[in-house]
This record gives sequence, C-alpha cells and structure tokens, in this order.
Amino acid sequence: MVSTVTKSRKVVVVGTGFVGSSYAFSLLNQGVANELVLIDLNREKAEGEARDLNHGMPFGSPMKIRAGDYDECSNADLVVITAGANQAPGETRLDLLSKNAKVFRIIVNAVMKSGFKGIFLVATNPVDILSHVTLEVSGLPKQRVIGSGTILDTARFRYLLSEHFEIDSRNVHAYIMGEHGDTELPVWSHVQIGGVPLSRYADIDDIENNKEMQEIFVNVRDAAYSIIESKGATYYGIALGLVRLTKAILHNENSIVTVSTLLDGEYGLKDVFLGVPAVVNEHGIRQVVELELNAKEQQQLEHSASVLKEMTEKALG
Ligand SMILES: NC(=O)C1=CN([C@@H]2O[C@H](COP(=O)(O)OP(=O)(O)OC[C@H]3O[C@@H](n4cnc5c(N)ncnc54)[C@H](O)[C@@H]3O)[C@@H](O)[C@H]2O)C=CC1
Ligand SMILES: CC(=O)C(=O)O
Repeated sequence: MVSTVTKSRKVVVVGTGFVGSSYAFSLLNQGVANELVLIDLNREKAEGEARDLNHGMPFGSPMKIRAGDYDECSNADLVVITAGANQAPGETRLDLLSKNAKVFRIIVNAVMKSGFKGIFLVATNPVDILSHVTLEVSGLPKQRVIGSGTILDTARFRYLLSEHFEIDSRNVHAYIMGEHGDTELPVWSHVQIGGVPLSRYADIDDIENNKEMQEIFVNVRDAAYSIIESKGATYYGIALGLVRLTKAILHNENSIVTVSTLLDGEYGLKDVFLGVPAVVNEHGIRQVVELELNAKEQQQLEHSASVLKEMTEKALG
C-alpha cells in the first residue's frame, strides 16, 4: 500500500547527478515526502530534472517538485547531500576525500546560513568522513547528522545471501558494519534467516571461513568497483536506501538500519563516524544498537575505525 503523508514533509536534495536524480525518482514513486527541492551547481540540470520528474506526477504520488536555492533549506525537514565527485574505475572512495571535503564545506555552510533546523542525510563518498565534516561545519547535534553508511552494503549482503539460499531477501537479517568501503566487515555471528542463526540454517560450523560465504562477502565489498567498471557509476541501490532512510525519518518509524553515526563509546570506540545498526526516527539517530561481536569482528571494526579516524583528522585539519 502507498503510504499517505498528512503533514508537510519537505526534502531538499543537493546534487542532482546519478544518485540525486535516482533518489528523487524513487521518492516520487514511493510517496514518502510531499515537497522536494533540487539544488545543483549546474542549475540547468536541476531544472531539467524537476521538469522531467513533474511529467511523471500523474503516475506517481502527488508532491511539489522544483529546482531551487539554499534559502529553501530554512524550513526543510531533511537535506540530503549527494553532490560531489564519484569514483573513476579503480579509484577508492577514500581517494575522493580532498575534492569532496571542499565541496562539503561550501554546501553545509550555505545550508546552515538559511537557518536550517532539520536533519542532514549524507551519501557522498567517502560517506563516513564527509558525515563527520558535515557535523563539524554545521555545529548540529550528532543525532541530526546521518551518513548512509553501510545501508547499501547491508542490502547487497542480504540480497546475495537470499540468492544463495533461495529465500526472500526480506527474511534475511544480516549486517555489514564499519567503513562504507574497503575495510567494512560482515557480522557473520548475527546473520539469521527467518530467525534461525545462519550456521544452523545452512548446517555450516565455521561460517566465516566457509569458501562460498567468503565469496559472498567479497562480492558485497567489491560491488561498487565491478558496477563502476561495467556502467560508470552506481545509483539505484543507494537511491532506494536513501528513500528507506527518508521514510524512517519523516514517518518517525524507529527503524533499525545500518547508518554512519558519531560513536561515543559504543563498541569501545569514540570520535569516529562508522556504519553501525541504529534506531532512526524523526529526531534523527535515537540510539546505536550494540551487537555482541565476536573477537574477530571487534578487531575488524577497530581496524575500520582507525583507518577512518586517521583520514578524518586530515580532513578536519
Ligand atoms: N553512499 C553510497 O552508498 C554511495 C555514494 N555514492 C556517491 O555519491 C556521490 C555522487 O555520485 P553521482 O551522483 O554518481 O555523481 P554525479 O557526478 O553524477 O553527480 C554529482 C552532482 O554534484 C553536483 N555538484 C558538484 N559540486 C556541487 C556543489 N558545490 N554544489 C551543488 N552541487 C554540486 C554536480 O553538478 C553533479 O550534478 C559520489 O561521491 C559517489 O561516490 C554513489 C553511490 C553509492
Ligand atoms: C559507489 C558506492 O559507494 C557504492 O556503490 O557502494
């Protein structure tokens, strides 16, 4: 059933490239917001996207879509940032840091200058570090700065497991945690199919060292590289993930999703944005969900945190 929105829900998306325009298209399809403003450095592109999307209105959910400027952020509930460079084939997400950190300082300052009082949702890469930059530049409470983190990696993981075991992906419960990038980790100890632990469901004793399972994780971790090699960019998966997060926020769903948030002692880690399961609602991040990790998973998470921390310190200067 298409959900109905009773009070005004305004979203501004900054960056109407592949990711931003796919997000706008999915938002229109799912009826999650009722006002959407598109901002891009290339104003003509934003205007073209708005016109194209509006022509689909009779087939979607009623909403107002237009191109605009940063003053539109003053009464927005949510600003989604998808602006900045994407990876060229072979480039890592971390390689984008210096270019995109500069872009972020400009964007976040412009949003805040409008008097913005809502929530930031960041997707641009490297997403964990740019979420940290957003927090620092905006001065907002940490609950109101959310990175898309490992929401897409978790979806890829659930999908590939669902294909392998021929089970609806909605019945596969699993998390990818850590960096949205090369140091991310699969939390094998908490994978469940329909509530049954994976080791029991699949009758495999040593799940994390099983060759087929390892291959599934490698395909998750390296998915962006292979899609970028094939078609130049990835955008549909993250667009749907961003809509899922938008719904959790605007509809106050208290959903548990893997997002990037500033840790403050959870998992024994501090002062670093990292992908973890967290409860998300209209106030942003309500709380981090602390899973009981095994020793290997904890060590992998700490490694991911240390890589991100070092890069973040450089970016924040
Ligand atoms: N978090 C995730 O899971 C994912 C993140 N991404 C990231 O999303 C970002 C965007 O990717 P694409 O849409 O493919 O790139 P794109 O190149 O298609 O679009 C980027 C847009 O940003 C705009 N832009 C650049 N500087 C700007 C500024 N100062 N103000 C306003 N707009 C500005 C450009 O004009 C362009 O329209 C990349 O960093 C990419 O790595 C992509 C897929 C998944
Ligand atoms: C590009 C990117 O971050 C992804 O597809 O995972």
